[in-house]
Amino acid sequence: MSTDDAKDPVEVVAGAVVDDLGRPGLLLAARRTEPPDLAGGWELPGGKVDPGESPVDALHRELAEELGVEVVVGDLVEGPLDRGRWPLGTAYAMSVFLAQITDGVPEPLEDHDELRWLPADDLYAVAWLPADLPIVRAIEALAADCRRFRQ
Ligand SMILES: Nc1nc2c([nH]c(=O)n2[C@H]2C[C@H](O)[C@@H](COP(=O)(O)OP(=O)(O)OP(=O)(O)O)O2)c(=O)[nH]1
Repeated sequence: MSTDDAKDPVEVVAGAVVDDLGRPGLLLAARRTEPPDLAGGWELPGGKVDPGESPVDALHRELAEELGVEVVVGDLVEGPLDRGRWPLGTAYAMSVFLAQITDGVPEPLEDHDELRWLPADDLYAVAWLPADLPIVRAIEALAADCRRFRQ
C-alpha cells in the first residue's frame, strides 16, 4: 500500500445558507466553474480549510471571498463521518453548517457563475454534484424540523 492510501481526507467546509435560521424556507445553491469535471454542477458554497484554521473560521472566510457576504453560523448538518463530516469521494471530507446572511447580497464573485435561492419544495431544481445529494436531503429534513418546531 502506498502512503497516499492512508492519507487523511482533505478538510472542506460548506454553508447551507438559508434565508432564516429559525424558519428556513430558501437554500442558496451555487454553480461551479472549475475544474472542468465539476463545472456546471451545483454545490453548497465553501472550500478547503487552511492549516490551523477552524472549519467555522474557514466558512466565514470562504463565504466572504466567494459570495461577498457575512453570515451567522447555525447548526452542523450532521454527516456519517467523524466530526459529522460528509464524504466527497474518498479524498475530501466536508463539514456543513447552516448559515444566515447578516451583511451583503450574495454574488458569484469567485468559483461560481450563478447562484440560485431554491424554495424548500423545489430543492432538486438544480443538478447538484453527486456528493451533495445526500447532504441536501439532510438539509431538507433539518429545515422541515425547524419549521415544524416553530408552528
Ligand atoms: N465547496 C464545496 N466543494 C464541494 C462540494 N461538493 C463537492 O463534491 N465538492 C468538492 C469540489 C472540490 O473538489 C472540493 C472542495 O474544494 P474547493 O474547490 O471548493 O475548495 P477551494 O475553494 O478552497 O479550492 P482551491 O481554490 O484550493 O482550488 O470538494 C460542495 O458542496 N461545496
